[in-house]
Order: sequence, then C-alpha cells, then structure tokens
Amino acid sequence: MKVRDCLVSAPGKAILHGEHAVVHGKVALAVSLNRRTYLHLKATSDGTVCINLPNIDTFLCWNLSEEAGQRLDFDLLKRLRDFMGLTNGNLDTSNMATLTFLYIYMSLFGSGELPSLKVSVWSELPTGAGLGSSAAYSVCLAAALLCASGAIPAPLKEWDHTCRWHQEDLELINSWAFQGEMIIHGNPSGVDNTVGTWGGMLRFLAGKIIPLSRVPLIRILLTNTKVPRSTKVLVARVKDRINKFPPIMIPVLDTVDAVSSTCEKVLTEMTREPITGEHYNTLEELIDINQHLLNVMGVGHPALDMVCRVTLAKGLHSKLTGAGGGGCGITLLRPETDSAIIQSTMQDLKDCGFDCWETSIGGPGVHCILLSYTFVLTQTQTHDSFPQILLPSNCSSS
Ligand SMILES: Nc1ncnc2c1ncn2[C@@H]1O[C@H](COP(=O)(O)OP(=O)(O)O)[C@@H](O)[C@H]1O
Ligand SMILES: C[C@@](O)(CCOP(=O)(O)O)CC(=O)O
Ligand SMILES: [Mg+2]
Repeated sequence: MKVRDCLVSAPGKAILHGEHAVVHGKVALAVSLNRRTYLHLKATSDGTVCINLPNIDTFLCWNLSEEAGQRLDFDLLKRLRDFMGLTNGNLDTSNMATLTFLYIYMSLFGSGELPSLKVSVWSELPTGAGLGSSAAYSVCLAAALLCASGAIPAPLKEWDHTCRWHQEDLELINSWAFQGEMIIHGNPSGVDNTVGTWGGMLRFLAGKIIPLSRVPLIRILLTNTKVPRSTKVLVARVKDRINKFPPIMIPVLDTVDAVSSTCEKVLTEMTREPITGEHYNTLEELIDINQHLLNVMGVGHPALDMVCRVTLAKGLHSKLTGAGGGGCGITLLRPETDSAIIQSTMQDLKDCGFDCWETSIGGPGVHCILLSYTFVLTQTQTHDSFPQILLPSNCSSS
C-alpha cells in the first residue's frame, strides 16, 4: 500500500489559567504559541515502518512482516506494550512517544495492508516543559496518519504555502490526538490537543470548546526552568491529593474555576473598552492567586518560586503553566513595561540558568505545509542530530 507524503505542523500552547482543574471538569483558558512541532511523513518501499524523533533521541525501525504477526489477539494497546516489552514502570519519554505512534498507526492501518513509511518529527517546543509538546506531537501524528490513510482528504490550500482541513476533519484529528494524549498523560482533559488542532485562544470546559474570537493582544514571557517533570505523574499527584482531602481540594478547584472565568471576563472587557491599568492590575492579581492555588495542589517547585520572585522584583507577575513541578512559567508584560526592564528581567532569569523568551500568542492550528514550498527545517542548537530537510514535491492533491 502506497501512502501520500506530507509535512504537517501543530502549535504548542500556554495555559493562562485552569491547568489541573480542567482535568476535574473546571474551566481552562489556553492559547496557542508561535512555537511548533513539524512532522514529515514519507512513503518508503523497503517494507519497514520507521520513526525519527531527534528531540528525544529515538530512531526506530520495524520490519512490517514481523510486526504484522503480532497484531491479532488482544486489545491493541496491550499488544503493542507486549510487542515493545513495556510495563508501566518503563513508560519513559521514548517509549511513550513510540507507543503513541504505533497505536495510531496500527489503529488506522491495522485492518489492511500495513504501509511502509518513515515519520520524522522535529519540534521548536521544549519536551516535557508544560508547553504542550505531547499534544503537538499527537496532533501531528493524527493529522499525518489520517491523511496518509485516506480517512481525511488532502487539506485545502489556505495561504501561500499552507493548507488546512475542514471542521469535521479537524474534529477527527482532534479525537485521535486525544487518544495519543491518553497514552502520554494517562488522564488528559483534552485542552492541549484541542488548542494544537484549532489554534487561537479558547475556553475549554468538559470537552466543550468556545473559541475566544476577540482577544486583546497580550505579551508574555515564557521561562523554562529546565527542571524535568512528567505531566502524567503530576496529574496523578493532584488526583491523589483530591482523594485524600476532598473537602479541602474541591473548593480549591472551584476557586481556580472562578479565577479562569474572571480572567475571561476581563479579557473580553479589554476588547470592548479602552484598556486601562486597572485591567492589567486585575490580570496580575489573578496570576498571583492562581500560582498560590497551584502550590496548594502540590505542583509547585522551588525553581518556579524563583521565577515568580525574580520577575516580581521587576514588578512583573508570573505563574507556572501546564502541569508544573518544574517546566515553564509565564510572565505577563504590561503595555507600558519599558523594554529595558524586560531585557534585564530576561537576563536575571537567564542568570538563574533558565531559558527565557518573549512570545506572541494565538498562532494557527494544525496545518499541512505544501511540499512544493521549499521548506527547510533548520537545525537548532539543541538538536544538532536532526538533518536539514529540503522537500521537493507537492503534498496536496488540490
Ligand atoms: N518532539 C517530540 N518527539 C517525540 N515525542 C515527543 C515530542 N514532544 C513530546 N513528545 C512526547 O511527549 C512527552 C512529554 O509530554 P508531557 O509530559 O505531557 O510534557 P509537555 O508539557 O511537553 O506536553 C515526551 O515524554 C514524549 O513522549
Ligand atoms: C495539567 C494539564 O491541565 C495540562 C498539562 O499540560 P502539559 O502536558 O504540561 O503541557 C493536564 C491536562 O489538561 O490534561
Ligand atoms: Mg503534555
């Protein structure tokens, strides 16, 4: 079976408010970032299925005839775990990413002839740092494999060099990406894959998505403490704490919910009336409140406290974003904040050993990049092993 080549890309995300609470049915406000994950799927003819995942040093190939023999009797995920020799104890970075790929690949192609192909994934997002790298990876896998299998059509040309799918195709991509997130997160809310699929800023509540079409332009700093952590472990930690202290923790989740709703109200006001210092004061207070609530949930970290302290010394307010326990924090920049202050804050954060950058928010969701558009995925300083890809022909049949 010959499949269609394609190059897809999906954005990372920042959660403004509502991380963890969203897993327990509360509101989250999330926004896509201008840092993305790219996936190149190439049909091959050597009877193998290969994955190149340079961000996590994973390069694997399976012979399709051997794999095919493994695939009939029990539940697919269990069979794939057995096939890879996995137990819960060794579900590390590489195994989770591999299992996610194999799960979607086998689910989409397993009832027919398995296609020979190579999937290469490269990301501008730090892995496991709270910016939704797992969701961007799952969204890219879902889009590329659904497209290759013919389950969704080639996307329609959007701008010069990108093309995008229809609403119902995006819904299918999102539902498969959610399954990928289930493998990586254990019990995901679905907010990350939803932002990765649709992009923009949205309100997410129990699977319901409300895109916020009019949002003020907000500037934020992202700081990666580089303290490694796993979303799956942190989500499980919060659940344990809720089970241990329900009368204490349930009101905490309700308070986070109220923080998210209040923030949404302020953001909406900021699109309807002239933006004032009072709007920003409220946004800053909400950030401080939520950071304390996340500490109560048990997902803080001394490095994140440091981000809050260093930025507050310059009058700027920060909170963790994503699962916490390390990873990234966000800092709100006020419109009047002098660029010299921003630069010196960034320098102070870098002096702590953190990575720090200013970002624009609200990038587009998953799309396909026309292979006719000569697109170079450049090497980054951290992923020297990834080859430059210079892609020659066209991925769209439209
Ligand atoms: N570029 C990538 N290539 C392969 N796997 C990835 C990539 N980015 C993320 N992953 C998978 O996602 C996992 C990190 O997910 P998670 O702990 O949820 O952190 P994040 O906050 O970045 O989403 C990694 O362990 C890996 O399995
Ligand atoms: C903690 C949580 O709310 C967000 C996790 O985001 P990330 O994997 O840390 O980028 C979990 C979820 O919503 O599934
Ligand atoms: Mg994740």
